[in-house]
Amino acid sequence: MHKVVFVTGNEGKFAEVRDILKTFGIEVIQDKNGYPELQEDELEPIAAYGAQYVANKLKMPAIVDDSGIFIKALNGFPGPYSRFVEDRLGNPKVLKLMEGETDRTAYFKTVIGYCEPGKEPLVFPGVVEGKIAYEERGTGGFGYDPIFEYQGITFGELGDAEKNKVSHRRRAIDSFLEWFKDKLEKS
Ligand SMILES: O=c1[nH]c(=O)c2ncn([C@@H]3O[C@H](COP(=O)(O)OP(=O)(O)OP(=O)(O)O)[C@@H](O)[C@H]3O)c2[nH]1
Ligand SMILES: [Mg+2]
Repeated sequence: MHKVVFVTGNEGKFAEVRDILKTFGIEVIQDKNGYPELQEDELEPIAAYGAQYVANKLKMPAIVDDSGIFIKALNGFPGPYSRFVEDRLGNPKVLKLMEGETDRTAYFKTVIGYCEPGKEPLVFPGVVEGKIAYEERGTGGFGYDPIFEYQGITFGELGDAEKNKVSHRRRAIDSFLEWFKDKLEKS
């Protein structure tokens, strides 16, 4: 079985990536030691730098996942600052910021960064479009899931298996696998 190290402190991300890659015969090992996260307006350079850093540190191929929620009425906020905003404000205060906003359009984005020691990093983005709900709904998932509606149902209501079929993270992993499968076939 193929093994990949995934550097993340986020158990929700880890469980999703582990479950998705398991169905493709890839075992995911969590490393919780973190990496320096650049402060950038885009997720791609953060994931690229992080993947390169961890691959060289661990001396083995590794992936990282940098994600965020981008809310149109807030000009893309919190985007790359989603972790900070989750910790400092949380969903109730994000909903307060959205009071009176009729355009609820938002998207979730994940960028998977992959790198091998001594090589250049690769990035694989995935996006899912949805809407910011008017209240938190559902207890599944993590983070912003209870306020993110996909086709009228929040990710918190959807359940892990269903979220993993349509999520930003699933789409990023699919794009990573599209590239990675050639490697698997050769090894
Ligand atoms: O509702 C959600 N559904 C998701 O599918 C999802 N994926 C990420 N997030 C949140 O967005 C921020 C990313 O920050 P982030 O990429 O730096 O991750 P993190 O700091 O939690 O872990 P690490 O991987 O960096 O160790 C964090 O607040 C995450 O909780 C999500 N929220
Ligand atoms: Mg982080």
